[in-house]
Amino acid sequence: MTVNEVDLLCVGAGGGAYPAAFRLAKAGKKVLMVDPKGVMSGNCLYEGCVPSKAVRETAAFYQDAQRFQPFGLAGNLQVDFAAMMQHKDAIQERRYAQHAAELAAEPRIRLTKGLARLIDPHTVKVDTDAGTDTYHAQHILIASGSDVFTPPLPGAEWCLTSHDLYKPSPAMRTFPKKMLIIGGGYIGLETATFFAALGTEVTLLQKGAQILNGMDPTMVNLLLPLLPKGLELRTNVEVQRVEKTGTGRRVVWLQDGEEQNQEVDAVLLAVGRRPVIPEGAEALGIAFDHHGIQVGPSLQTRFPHIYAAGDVNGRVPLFHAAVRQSLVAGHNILAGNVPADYADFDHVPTTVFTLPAAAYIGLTPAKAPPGSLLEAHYAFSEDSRAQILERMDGEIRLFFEPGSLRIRGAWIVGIDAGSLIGQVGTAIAGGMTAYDLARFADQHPMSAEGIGKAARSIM
Ligand SMILES: Cc1cc2nc3c(=O)[nH]c(=O)nc-3n(C[C@H](O)[C@H](O)[C@H](O)COP(=O)(O)OP(=O)(O)OC[C@H]3O[C@@H](n4cnc5c(N)ncnc54)[C@H](O)[C@@H]3O)c2cc1C
Ligand SMILES: NC(=O)c1ccc[n+]([C@@H]2O[C@H](COP(=O)([O-])OP(=O)(O)OC[C@H]3O[C@@H](n4cnc5c(N)ncnc54)[C@H](O)[C@@H]3O)[C@@H](O)[C@H]2O)c1
Repeated sequence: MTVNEVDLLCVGAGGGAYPAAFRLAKAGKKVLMVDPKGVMSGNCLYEGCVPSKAVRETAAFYQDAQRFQPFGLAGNLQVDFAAMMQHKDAIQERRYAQHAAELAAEPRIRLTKGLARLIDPHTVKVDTDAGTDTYHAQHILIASGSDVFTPPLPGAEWCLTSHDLYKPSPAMRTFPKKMLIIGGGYIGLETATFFAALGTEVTLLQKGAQILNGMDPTMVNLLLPLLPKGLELRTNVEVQRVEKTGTGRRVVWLQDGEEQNQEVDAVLLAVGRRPVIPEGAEALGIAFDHHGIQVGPSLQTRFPHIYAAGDVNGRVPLFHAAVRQSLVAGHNILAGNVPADYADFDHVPTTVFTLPAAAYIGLTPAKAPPGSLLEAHYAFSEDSRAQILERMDGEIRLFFEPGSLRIRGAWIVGIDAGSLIGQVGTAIAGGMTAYDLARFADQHPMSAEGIGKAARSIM
């Protein structure tokens, strides 16, 4: 049996894996990435961030064009869903080609199409179509990500998942007139708003009392009334079953003790994701629970040379968090497995890309002791860009430590929320105060002016 030697073996080739792979390759190390997709970039490009936002932006253009009909844009726009899906597929293809070129330009990294199994703390077997290869790895980075969670719901097989909707050549090619979505988290609510904006009648069923469960309720309550018409949100629902009816689906649920049902063209099941723990991890004693592999800010497992980054550790299941964690793992490997870099799980910019979007970062009042944060507001109704766009709803809220006026967190609902929250993130990372933000005159007429204006409002 041939045993191949590598400095780093990455289980997976997504955002949790490849930044470390390239970092180590740059330092002259030999790296192997293993992924059954045989391409770089994991689920973010395959069925996550990029394809879902490709659909979002088309829906946003459609919504904007309709809103601007009284302001000089006449004509009847039609949704061509098949063409939309082709556009989504083309973006995915373009990015796969870009990633292939990046990989080809780095001879120290090899990507194998296969499934990795951990055998002992330094041995990994890789099952490929051609057989099984054995590797001795100085370091292992587990970045096997997450997968759709399917609950034991009768009729779950009649539902679509985000995988079916967003993967290349998606399962859904016909535009649904009526759609029902089970789950009011990121995927459920985002997808609900994309289809509602395109003209689908959408009903969303959420198990508990709050849509976007766990997020700041003041932010959520500001967002929900701004979502597209044609979207009905129901909370405190217990879904009983899903049935097939001719070409459609019937969903039966209980609400306030009463059985209700609805027949629709398509049902999306979006009740969460679960970590993908590679075979052999449990036998090695690598600790994990239903959130994922347990790691601290150094990303090390109980073995200092085995790391777990990205969705597989469940700490912050977002692409840019996976990228940062991957780099932290890479830096700590290069430091000899003695922690030299740490992931900050508490200050990751997060955007719910609904139409409009809601974004947040750091500490917000819902999670802080009462009275421990000083709030600053800026309403988009005052904002020149928001007025130009006829989108005056929403606001920026910044949260400061009283006394020092150091910025601790923010949330933003409305125009450009996803971009603005990153700017606040940079201010938090730089330890900036309300004074710093207030004296920086950002560009006019851009929504970023609002950050400085909010800061000035408390002076
Ligand atoms: C619909 C949807 C929309 C999303 N939108 C956003 C967004 O807008 N912004 C954002 O930040 N995040 C978004 N996310 C989350 C984002 O996709 C993930 O946080 C990100 O993909 C995590 O990267 P990762 O590398 O940890 O895992 P993944 O991207 O899941 O990659 C893990 C890879 O490991 C492979 N693998 C699994 N087991 C093995 C094994 N044993 N051997 C070898 N390979 C293995 C898998 O095939 C996969 O390719 C979205 C997710 C979904 C589903
Ligand atoms: N914009 C983004 O960054 C983005 C977008 C999409 C996905 N993601 C990532 O993907 C992950 C998974 O997203 P998701 O929306 O599947 O999960 P989620 O955990 O965000 O939300 C799932 C929701 O479903 C509800 N739920 C659970 N069981 C239910 C049931 N039986 N009936 C009705 N509702 C039920 C939960 O209460 C929860 O609100 C997210 O945690 C996030 O990390 C991020």
